[in-house]
Amino acid sequence: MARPRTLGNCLAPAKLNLFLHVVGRRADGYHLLQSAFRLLDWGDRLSFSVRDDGLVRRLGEVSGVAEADDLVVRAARLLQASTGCTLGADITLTKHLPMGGGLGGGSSDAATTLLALNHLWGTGLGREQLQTLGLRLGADVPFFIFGRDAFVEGIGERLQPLALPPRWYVVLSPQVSVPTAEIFSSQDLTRNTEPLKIADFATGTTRNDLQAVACRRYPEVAAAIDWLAQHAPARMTGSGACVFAQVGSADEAQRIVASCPPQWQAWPARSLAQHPLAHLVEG
Ligand SMILES: C[C@@](CO)(OP(=O)(O)O)[C@H](O)COP(=O)(O)OP(=O)(O)OC[C@H]1O[C@@H](n2ccc(N)nc2=O)[C@H](O)[C@@H]1O
Ligand SMILES: Nc1ncnc2c1ncn2[C@@H]1O[C@H](COP(=O)(O)OP(=O)(O)O)[C@@H](O)[C@H]1O
Repeated sequence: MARPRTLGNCLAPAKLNLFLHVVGRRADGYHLLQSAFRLLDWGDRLSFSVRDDGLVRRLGEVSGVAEADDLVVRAARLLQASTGCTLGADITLTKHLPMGGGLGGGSSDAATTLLALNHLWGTGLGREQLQTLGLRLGADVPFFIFGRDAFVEGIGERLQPLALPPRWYVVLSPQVSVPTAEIFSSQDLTRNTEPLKIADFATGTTRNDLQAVACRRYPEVAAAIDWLAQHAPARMTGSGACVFAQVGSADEAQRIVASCPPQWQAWPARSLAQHPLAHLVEG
């Protein structure tokens, strides 16, 4: 059967870090983490069309990201370079996720690109090979290729599946950008949280170790947590700036979103059991 030449309207889902502990530091300065990553059913959208001339093009503008720097373009070129593939692609990216929000948008866009083009180009990499390649683009990319909720360790490369019940969330963007590097380089960051065992994750006390630093430097993040906490326990995801709360139903999520102060943006989101492109790769 002829290989398809297009894939349209592919989801690049957001993620939440249900908790995030900093448990140490590598010799190169990168921090060793433990985290529960959860996929959401909401995210960016991408479409792909194969080109025979080998060019990789992003069609349309993405505010603040030059074409050559875009993680979707970098992901496509990395896949070409590492497999010797001579095909190219036109890629349309429609952003819905706030950038630098701790929702993993750029990493998820890269993962969706690797999954889609590995299929369309017939480059035949397995899931673990794609995860290893993805790590070169960003620490969260392997998780999105893994494609299901995970207990994540190292800087993002050690993944174990987590079985979590379906849930509704409210995600709130305080409309500030929190640079990941600034939070990790803070003198005040807790870097020695006692490592958890995966079995203790559900029963133990967890937090986001980056939250205290982000709240001190960006009071808008603290204000967003305080506002959301009136409705349900609220926490920051990743290095911020977005915050989230688990709620009981779609209706409750909608009610909270509808009452969000006008200076912020909020969305209802549901957990997602599996990445919609997970079936495209073996392993
Ligand atoms: C904190 C997390 C958790 O999901 O998420 P986000 O908030 O970005 O979604 C990630 O580990 C973010 O990883 P990644 O997306 O690769 O981080 P980058 O923006 O490349 O990191 C910017 C800088 O932060 C520092 N950094 C990053 C990750 C890490 N584990 N230790 C670090 O010390 C490094 O100095 C790095 O150069
Ligand atoms: N396709 C993309 N989408 C979002 N950000 C991108 C993309 N390509 C490159 N970037 C760069 O990556 C940075 C981090 O983006 P993002 O992944 O949204 O943050 P986070 O990991 O905090 O959710 C952005 O500020 C932007 O400069």
